[in-house]
Amino acid sequence: MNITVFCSANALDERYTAPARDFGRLLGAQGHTLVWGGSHAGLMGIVADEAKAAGAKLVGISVELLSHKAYQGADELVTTGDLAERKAVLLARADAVVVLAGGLGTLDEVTEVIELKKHGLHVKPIVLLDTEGFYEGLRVQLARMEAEGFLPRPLDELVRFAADPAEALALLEG
Ligand SMILES: C/C(=C\CNc1ncnc2c1ncn2[C@@H]1O[C@H](COP(=O)(O)O)[C@@H](O)[C@H]1O)CO
Repeated sequence: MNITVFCSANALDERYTAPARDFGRLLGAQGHTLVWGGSHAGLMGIVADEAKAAGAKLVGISVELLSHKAYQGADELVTTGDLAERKAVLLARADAVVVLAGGLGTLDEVTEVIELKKHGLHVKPIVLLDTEGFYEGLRVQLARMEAEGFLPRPLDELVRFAADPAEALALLEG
């Protein structure tokens, strides 16, 4: 399975790096391909390093303005013209999407793939890895949208939350 991963480009502490390492290792060990933003920065680099070491194929989707900082060692590196095109390619190349802890870039990416799924433009599984309850605030907000009629479809059909990397990968299988 081609798994697109959105996650932080920042250097974070062990609470976030440990699950990112575990996730990358499991992804590779289970024979999946990592599709990601094509950077060595922060959690992105950790997931890529671990996935590669565990045997995963790496497909990096970079963008012109960051291409000089692209990850060295990807099996395939695609350079898109702008961030909007990159988001489209990250989704197009995915069989499923997993979201690790991240900031505004990650939030932008995950809300876009959920919104596109809401409109029926794709049916790919989207799983948020809720490390340290990082996505509890988003979960509460989405649950409120569902409860108060802001969502046209059950939230469970749009996105799932996983407590650990193994559960995140298991949820992709169905
Ligand atoms: C090499 C350095 C920074 C490179 N920065 C990025 N490279 C690739 N992809 C990025 C970068 N920054 C954001 N992204 C995308 O957004 C997500 C991470 O953003 P966040 O705000 O940190 O959550 C990630 O999924 C990428 O697709 C250091 O100089």
